[in-house]
Amino acid sequence: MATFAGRDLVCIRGERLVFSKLNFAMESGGCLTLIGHNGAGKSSLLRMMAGLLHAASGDMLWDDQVVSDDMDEHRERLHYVGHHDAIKPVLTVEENLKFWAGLRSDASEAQANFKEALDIFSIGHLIDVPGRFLSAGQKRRANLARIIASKSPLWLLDEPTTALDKESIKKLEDVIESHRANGGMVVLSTHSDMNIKDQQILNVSEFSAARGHESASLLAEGI
Ligand SMILES: Nc1ncnc2c1ncn2[C@@H]1O[C@H](COP(=O)(O)OP(=O)(O)OP(=O)(O)O)[C@@H](O)[C@H]1O
Repeated sequence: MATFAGRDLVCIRGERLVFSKLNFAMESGGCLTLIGHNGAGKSSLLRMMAGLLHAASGDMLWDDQVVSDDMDEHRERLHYVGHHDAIKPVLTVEENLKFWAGLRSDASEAQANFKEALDIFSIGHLIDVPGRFLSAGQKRRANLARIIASKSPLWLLDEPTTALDKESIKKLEDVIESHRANGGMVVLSTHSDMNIKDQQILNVSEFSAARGHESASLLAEGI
């Protein structure tokens, strides 16, 4: 059973204190859903979890080990799907997904994962289409298909339902449920209700600083 936790996390962006003393804890099979007002820091927290943004202070822990001690190992265990599509515009859907599928698997496993990703997100008919010609929703589906094409225990999904139709949202919910049933963890941010069982809700607004003036003093304290 793996565990993932954040301890007293402080986020400063630009000169502004976004949130402070934020804690979370989850384990294999868990889903942590981030909610909060625009600008509360949901995307920032996900980027921190992905190792793309440094915490001004505090630690993140995987199995009680500080993740920043070995960021390469941490990145190996996660998939981050952010606002910006990772789909390469000049590559076809097939080339994009095969790239991801080949990253962490041998050839036969990669081929099976690639097929599974196409099926689950219903993008088999788009395999020859270059990324630049996909609609917003198709691009989102192809981007989410990465989480199936290349297996990893921790999924970090920033507003994953954006641009998805109802059917695709249902598929995503099913994929999340089966990932969790296999011991995976999911952290996602959302402004809309998703049908997810036994989720932990973290309201980032509760840690956010409508106290922008505090950032200067925190910086002065070396945080
Ligand atoms: N690159 C950046 N440089 C400086 N400040 C930033 C940067 N990116 C975000 N911010 C600020 O950090 C704060 C938190 O932004 P973030 O995107 O994490 O919020 P959010 O909760 O995800 O918002 P939303 O619900 O609108 O997506 C905001 O005040 C935003 O203006």
